[in-house]
Amino acid sequence: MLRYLTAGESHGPQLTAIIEGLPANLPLSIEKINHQLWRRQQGFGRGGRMRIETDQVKIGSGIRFGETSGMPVTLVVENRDWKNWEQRMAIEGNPPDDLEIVTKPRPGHADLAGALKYNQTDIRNVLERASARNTATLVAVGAVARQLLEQFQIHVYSHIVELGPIQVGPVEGTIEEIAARAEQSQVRVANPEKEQEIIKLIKNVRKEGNSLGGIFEVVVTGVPFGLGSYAMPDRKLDSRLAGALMGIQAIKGVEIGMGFDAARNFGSDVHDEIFYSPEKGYWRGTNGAGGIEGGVSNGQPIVVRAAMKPIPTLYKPLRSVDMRTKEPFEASIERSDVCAAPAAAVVGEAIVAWVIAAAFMEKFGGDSLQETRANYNNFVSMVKDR
Ligand SMILES: Cc1cc2nc3c(=O)[nH]c(=O)nc-3n(C[C@H](O)[C@H](O)[C@H](O)COP(=O)(O)O)c2cc1C
Ligand SMILES: C=C(O[C@@H]1CC(C(=O)O)=C[C@@H](OP(=O)(O)O)[C@H]1O)C(=O)O
Repeated sequence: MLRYLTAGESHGPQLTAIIEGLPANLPLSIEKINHQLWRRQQGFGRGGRMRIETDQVKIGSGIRFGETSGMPVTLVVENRDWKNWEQRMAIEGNPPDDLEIVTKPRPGHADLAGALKYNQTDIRNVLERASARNTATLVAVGAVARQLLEQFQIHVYSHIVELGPIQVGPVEGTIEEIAARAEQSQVRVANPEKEQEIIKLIKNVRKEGNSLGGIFEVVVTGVPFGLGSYAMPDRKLDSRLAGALMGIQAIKGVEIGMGFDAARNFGSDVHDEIFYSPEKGYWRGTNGAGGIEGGVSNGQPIVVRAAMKPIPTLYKPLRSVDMRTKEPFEASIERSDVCAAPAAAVVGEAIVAWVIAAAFMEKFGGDSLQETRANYNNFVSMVKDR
């Protein structure tokens, strides 16, 4: 079983992840993990914190001479901002005399619900972990999962399909071409005509002190038949993908394939007819199902979309109530992202890669990459002529 845990606060010394259940002898490149961390920090609309951080992973265990040993892998990403917070976020000792505690909950954040749930008078103890800073660890974990998937020619891509009120519209080309254009874009859109329009919108929204969300699409190619199961709801690949994507900060909706649009169309326009040819095996002319039927991967690309709400911290303050005085106040802030949907798309890719890798290991198992590959090859040849 492939599993992971993460720990770490936004302004603490470091973020940590432990992955357990990777097969032995899997080549793992730190450079590839760092590349994914870099991608997550990009995107027009991010705030001052991104100018402080340059995320790099440190491996603490489970890898020797560039390959996994089959033992738990520890990943650490240090917070550069920690040096500015050492007093206020000290692990030991007493709080400094001049410590300003946070008593003003921000609408759209975990602040109020978290302070009441964990009985905290200083909301900092809530926001530090609720912050999307820990999406850096998710991306590091996903970057490891991707390297396992790449061994089996499974690839994960993303692009932005809507940003605030702007629809990117139909995009031309293969999945790989669309992804390559998104990769070049400052806002991860595959349609270059829309890029400038979106950047202008983000600039205006920033000027107005407001914020934006967006919708991104993640596509996975090369997924074999048979990941996930209809045996139980929690084993369905679609339920696992939706749950994992909803676990990313600010994600409020997930669609698989046609998603909500399936409900607006006739059955004949939604379901993907089945064809067979000796060269291609079973094939489909459409992919309304987004590569999953009955909670099981059906050999088509997996297509999922996730909706991110606008960033909740606004320069134009929203009304709230001080938890100490119960007096109303209007929040003032020092820095925030205005739009982080392009970054969220990279986090989405990571978490999707993780779910696919976990389902892959569940199906094929194996304690070494060689054993996993033998099991995979065996299944592929078993279903080839069926
Ligand atoms: C990549 C990324 C960056 C984010 N940056 C900010 C930010 O700078 N300011 C902010 O208020 N919220 C930011 N958020 C959103 C909040 O973390 C999130 O809305 C909050 O933790 C509440 O969680 P919920 O929206 O899932 O309910 C970001 C989210 C993501 C995915
Ligand atoms: C640090 C990251 O994102 C942060 C997520 C975040 C939030 O409230 O979720 C608030 C901001 O941090 P700060 O409060 O330090 O300015 C973002 O920069 C990151 O993505 O690495």
